[in-house]
Amino acid sequence: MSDATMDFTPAGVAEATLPPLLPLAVRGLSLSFAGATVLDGLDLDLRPGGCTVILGPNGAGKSLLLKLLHGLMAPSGGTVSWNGTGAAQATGRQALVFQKPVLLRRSVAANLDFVLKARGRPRHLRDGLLDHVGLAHKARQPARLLSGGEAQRLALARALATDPEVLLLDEPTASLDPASVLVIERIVTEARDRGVRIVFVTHDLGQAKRMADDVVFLHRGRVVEHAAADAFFSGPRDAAARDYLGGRIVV
Ligand SMILES: Nc1ncnc2c1ncn2[C@@H]1O[C@H](COP(=O)(O)OP(=O)(O)OP(=O)(O)O)[C@@H](O)[C@H]1O
Repeated sequence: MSDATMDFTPAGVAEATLPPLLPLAVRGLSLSFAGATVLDGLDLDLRPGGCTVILGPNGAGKSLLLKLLHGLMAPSGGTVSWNGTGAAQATGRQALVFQKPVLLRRSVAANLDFVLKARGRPRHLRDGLLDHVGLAHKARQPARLLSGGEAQRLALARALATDPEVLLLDEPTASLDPASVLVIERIVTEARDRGVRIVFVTHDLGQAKRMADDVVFLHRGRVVEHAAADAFFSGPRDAAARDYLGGRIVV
């Protein structure tokens, strides 16, 4: 890894003077589609620093929660407050990485150039970022020819290129091989250690134990448990969380 890798210079003086985005306060968040309630008065508080892992059964509302936190969607009711800033106003200070990476039909390098230019960040950061995610040797290759794991690493590099204060990750390692999973986890851990606030959705309980400082358990569109990782994994209070950890179907 080159020295340039860690040169994640803040985008500009104006951003540096903004108040931090954490703590996060979510109150009474609701979302309905055609009368069907999928988020049901969800409350959540996140403190500055660390990695929060969000667990919950299929359909619990995890992906929708990330989109609402990111300001990609508007809720039917309730509020998201990033230290007093609404989700839509905070979008540019966070990055969301989807389970299926959305990449431009350009070269690997051009995918990063695009983001750096859009953010007014120096182009020379690109090589360090590619090196950081182990894709320096693929720089000139069309992004569409990357394997699943490589594409996910590029998506993470694009997210880091925005110099986010918050990194929202929606099952970023689903369907990756074990080595690629560990690469992604290392990159995310390094970002956390630099002070990037991580919110990580996964179904991989081994990964959740490796990554989590605290765990949020979602069930039927609500947070039913939020605890320090050690406390959660040694004995969740919520019955649905116990079933989930025990490998029993939770509906
Ligand atoms: N655009 C939509 N229109 C209608 N229903 C939707 C829409 N998007 C999501 N839903 C529903 O909202 C519920 C929550 O979806 P979400 O994707 O947040 O679940 P999840 O917890 O991320 O699940 P998984 O673990 O399977 O990824 C699901 O029942 C889903 O079918």
